Amino acid sequence: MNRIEIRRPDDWHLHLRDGDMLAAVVPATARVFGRAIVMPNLKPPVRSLEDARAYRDRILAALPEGSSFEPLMTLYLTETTTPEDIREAAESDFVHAVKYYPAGATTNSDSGVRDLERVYPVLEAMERHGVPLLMHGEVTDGDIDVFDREAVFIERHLEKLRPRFPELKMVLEHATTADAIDYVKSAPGPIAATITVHHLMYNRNALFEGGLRPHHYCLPLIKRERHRQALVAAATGGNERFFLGTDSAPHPRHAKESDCGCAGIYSAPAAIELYAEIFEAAGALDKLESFASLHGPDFYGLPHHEDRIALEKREWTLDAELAAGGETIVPLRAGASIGWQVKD
Ligand SMILES: NC(=O)N[C@@H](CC(=O)O)C(=O)O
Ligand SMILES: [Zn+2]
Ligand SMILES: [Zn+2]
Repeated sequence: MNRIEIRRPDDWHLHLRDGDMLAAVVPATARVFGRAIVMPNLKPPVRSLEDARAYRDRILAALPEGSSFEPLMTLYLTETTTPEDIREAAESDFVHAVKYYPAGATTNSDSGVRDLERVYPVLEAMERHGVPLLMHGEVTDGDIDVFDREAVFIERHLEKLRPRFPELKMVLEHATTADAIDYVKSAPGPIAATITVHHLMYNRNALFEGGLRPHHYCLPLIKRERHRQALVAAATGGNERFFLGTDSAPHPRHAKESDCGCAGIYSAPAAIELYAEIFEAAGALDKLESFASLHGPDFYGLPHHEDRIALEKREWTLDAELAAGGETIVPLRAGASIGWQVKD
């Protein structure tokens, strides 16, 4: 197959940042994706309906002229979030979910939750109002190996939360392990997982290929090959519980290439093209549309897009770095060739 058409896709996990960085990165997503779930881990985080409204306005103002891209906003769950915050958010037409970060787990997560039981009243309100809980599913305990953080989160927390809030919509964000895939496939109640393109492309050798590779460092970490294969099977398998979420997370080059480098991979400039490569290699290009364009809206209760995009099998080379305000960002597959291209 040299050309495919799919309904316009959405990105169900995206970091757009703010200010100059926002202006630099939002066009890459808006060129292809119709909507995106925008993560709230700004500094300070997006906690209230008013924060979300103001951030949404800044995103809309940064969009290229004529773009119909729709940012779907999220609130950052803290131990001071109230059931009233949830009711307000549910009544708005632009907040679509609440994001749980364990305190200290990832970039800008200091305000995250330390004790899940303290937010149970908020989770009850979310369950009642139909607001999905999006989870950065990792524990942060110092005695747990960093490669096991997701599996232990599932065992210690998710397996308790799922039956405690049977109607709560849950998304295990950026699933990275076979454990996550198995759990999400068989768990009762409304649950799904997003899968990034970098976790489909690489196993953990990519972190150390010929030397330390900061541009392959993200959280949750990329895992062993058997986990990558489980993710590919899930993404390409047609199961409605799995859908596209890039977790595109730009950081300036100097913040990644540092003695304490930031976690996050900037994949937006070639995201759908790289997913197409993976689906092609798996012999499953016919499943790309359901993963990228149908399962996500179905889970969130939103309509499918009516228009389509076309992808053609044609080599092109992504820039080695991209300008962002006064900074540069190194995207995923920087300076390398990509096998599929979106036709304008
Ligand atoms: N994925 C990452 O490695 N980083 C994300 C945060 C996150 O999604 O955990 C970021 O905001 O930079
Ligand atoms: Zn995360
Ligand atoms: Zn993320």
